[in-house]
Parts: sequence; structure tokens; C-alpha cells
Amino acid sequence: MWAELQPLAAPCAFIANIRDPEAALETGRPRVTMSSRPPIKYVSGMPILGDFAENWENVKRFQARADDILIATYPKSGTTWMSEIVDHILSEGDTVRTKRGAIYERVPFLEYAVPDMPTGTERLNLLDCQRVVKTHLPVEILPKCFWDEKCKTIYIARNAKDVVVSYFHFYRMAIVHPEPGTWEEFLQNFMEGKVAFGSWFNHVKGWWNARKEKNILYILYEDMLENPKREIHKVFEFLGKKESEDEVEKIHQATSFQAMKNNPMANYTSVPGSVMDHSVSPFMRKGICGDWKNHFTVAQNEMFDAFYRKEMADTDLTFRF
Ligand SMILES: Nc1ncnc2c1ncn2[C@@H]1O[C@H](COP(=O)(O)OS(=O)(=O)O)[C@@H](OP(=O)(O)O)[C@H]1O
Repeated sequence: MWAELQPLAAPCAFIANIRDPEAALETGRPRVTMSSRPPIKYVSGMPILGDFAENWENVKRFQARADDILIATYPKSGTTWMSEIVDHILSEGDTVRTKRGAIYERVPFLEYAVPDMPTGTERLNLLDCQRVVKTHLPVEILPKCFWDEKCKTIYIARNAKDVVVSYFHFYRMAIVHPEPGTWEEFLQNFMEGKVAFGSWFNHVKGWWNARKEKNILYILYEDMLENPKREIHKVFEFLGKKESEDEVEKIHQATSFQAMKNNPMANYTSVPGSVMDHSVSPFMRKGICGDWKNHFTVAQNEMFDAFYRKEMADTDLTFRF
């Protein structure tokens, strides 16, 4: 299945390696066979996709490198967008390089594990160039090696209401998740932190607090929507790279919602249909702020707001909806 993905123009050695999943397999990982919609399991008290849980030992054993750049998010908060931006910055205008592989190959997902595909750690271990690592882990569960190595970390947070809507549609289309149930049920599970990667509230607050001590650039999805070039400048500066207006403009164009939606290297259409079904809901769905208004009823909104006020009472972190 993996070998059937589209050919790549690959200046980076790892791409050739990851086309051969057998060569990439880590010793000791049990071979899991595809069962659609495996149930959620728990690791370190956090709900996680069943197949990811089975691979957890490899995540714990992962070795970060000092020049790794970590992109951390709660799911559906702009991870892919920021991944594309960072890969463009590191590629210094080389548009062949930014097309060398799908986004999950260029920026592997640390804890990723689904049957018959290389795991995130397998992909990362094979990279011989500077690595950009994606993770959805809450700050308290992130492997300590990232802090030991003082890796630069970019955290992107998005308002909870748009996240839960985006996540609901993602659960529907990405069949490695359990059934989402009805919208009402999913919203309840989200509020109770029973969806994969747990509580949005703890996630965004945990990383917000960690930024006081660690090397973390904390970015809001809504700020990226409002002024993408301003936020791209911030990323350049954080990574210690000099930029020209022309470069920023080119990255802005290449990472717009429409450009990424049309880019098979960014839009996840190369993922096997047994993992993501874009006919149910495309990965690049709407990319806006405020779509929650098309999903929440008035009663759901009032209930959510009351819960939100309680959960966010102990933080100065604020969002635009
Ligand atoms: N360039 C750009 N501009 C604006 N919005 C964008 C962009 N790229 C991705 N997106 C939107 O981000 C949502 C997916 O989030 P993630 O990439 O974090 O998803 S994942 O957790 O890694 O699966 C998902 O949001 P929704 O459209 O609301 O579902 C994507 O459409």
C-alpha cells in the first residue's frame, strides 16, 4: 500500500529509505494489523489512539537532537500550516525541496503509528538532515529529551470551539479514530477530555505555562489568519534566520489555505484511503475562524461558555472566536 504512493523528487536521503517500510521497521515493535476504528487507550493518563498506544515504548525511547525543531499542538490547531511554513523557511526558497515529500514525511509525527505504515519514530530516526518534529502531546508527557537538548519549540493554539468542530469532522474522515458519535456526544467527550490527546484546556494552558521557562514560541491560529506575514516573520526570528520581504511573501503565498488545499504534498490526499477518507470530509476543510457558529446550538454554546469560563479561570491565556 505504501509503495503505491506517488513518486517523489527527493534531494534528501531519508525519502528513499522511507519508501521501503521493511527497511524502516524498528525491532521489537509488534506488527499490528489494520482494524478500522480501534478504541482509545490510555498512556500516562492521556487518551490516545489505540495503535499509537501500542507504539508508546518507541516514543519514550526516542532521542531528540539539539537542532530538532518541535511543532507542538492540540489536534486541529494549525499544525500542518506551521509545518509547511517551517519547512519553507528551512528550504530557503528551494521549491523542489519543499515538494520532496508529503508533509507527514517532511515533518514526521512523533507518536504516529498505524498498521502498514512507517511510524513517526521510524521516519524521524531515518532523517539525516535537520528534523522538524510534529507532536500533539501535552507538555507534561513530552519525552524529556526535547528539554534536555533544548530544542526550539513552536506551539500553535486555536480557539476551542473551532478546534472541536474541526476535530469532529477529522474523527469522521480519519478512521484510525473511534466513531465520533453524534455532534452532541462528541462535544461532550471533548469537554470531558475523553478524545484523543485529552483535554484541550489542560493542553493549551500547560504549554502556555511552560513557555515561561522553555524555549517556546507560542502562536495563535487566529493571529496567523489575521496577519500571516507578521506571524511568519516571528517564526523566522525565533529560528534565528534572516528573511527578506520577498521570501516572506513567497512563503505566505505557498502556505495560503488555497495553495495548501491544492498541493498534494500538503493536503494529506496521499495517505491511504484506509486511514483517511477525504470524501467524508477533506483534511483541508475550511481553514477559517468562526465555523463553530454553524455547528453549536444556542444551548450548546451557553453550556460550553459556562464550562469554558470555569476551566480557563486560572490563566491569562485568551482566544478570539
Ligand atoms: N494554510 C492554512 N490556512 C488556514 N487553515 C489551515 C491551513 N492549513 C490547514 N488549515 C486548517 O487547520 C486545520 C487542521 O489542523 P492541523 O493541521 O493541526 O490538523 S492535525 O491535528 O495535524 O490533523 C483544518 O481546519 P478546519 O478547516 O477548520 O477543519 C485545516 O483546514
